[in-house]
Amino acid sequence: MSIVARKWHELAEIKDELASRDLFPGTSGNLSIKVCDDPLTLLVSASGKDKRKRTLEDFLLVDGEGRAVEATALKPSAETGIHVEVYRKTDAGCCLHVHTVDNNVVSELYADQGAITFRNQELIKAFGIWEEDGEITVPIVENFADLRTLAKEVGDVITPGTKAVLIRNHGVTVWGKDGFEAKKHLEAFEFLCSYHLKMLMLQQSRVFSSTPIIHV
Ligand SMILES: CSC[C@@H](O)[C@@H](O)C(=O)COP(=O)(O)O
Ligand SMILES: [Zn+2]
Repeated sequence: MSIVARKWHELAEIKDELASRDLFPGTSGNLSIKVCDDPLTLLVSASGKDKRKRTLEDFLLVDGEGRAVEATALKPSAETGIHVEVYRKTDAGCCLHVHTVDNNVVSELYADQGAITFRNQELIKAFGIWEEDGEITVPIVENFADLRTLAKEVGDVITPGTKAVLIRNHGVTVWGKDGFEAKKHLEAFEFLCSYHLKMLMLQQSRVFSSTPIIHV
């Protein structure tokens, strides 16, 4: 099996699994996997597809400028530029983008602070953070309509420790060294968002008045 066929299969499996959990509502979301470092080449999802279906037109090969490598009628994801930024700035091998209600609400709540920090949660270890008081900070950028600007903004907030970037009222882009790690990071991130919001709601409603306040 060629490397492209292997990577295609890996990405298709991830897409199927995330789709089965309804993580691509309304054709939102996109995925990519790196095929070659030099020159940068990736398989990225085609734009506007129903990601619950598996077809031969789900992905296409693009270069480090986000342009199709081979002649095709397919359009790369509108957010391919974000994926390219991630591969340029990190050692990522796979990059996933999903819109969920939880990640959108968190992005809106913390947008003015420019980031959210999660603490006191076992699942922080899923990001390879094993310290006693480990924490993870996820930057939040504005949702620029101009996708070049958006891609640049995402690239600009990526530092060596960054594992994900939230886009305000849009979604999260998260990555890992391979598909397994990218999916692990995505699942852990969504868990942290969900826990955080539930805790905030309980604190607000005073149902759980002894709950220690979440410090962000
Ligand atoms: C159809 S709503 C979502 C899109 O605007 C976009 O944010 C998205 O995630 C999917 O775009 P796509 O071009 O299909 O990869
Ligand atoms: Zn999106």
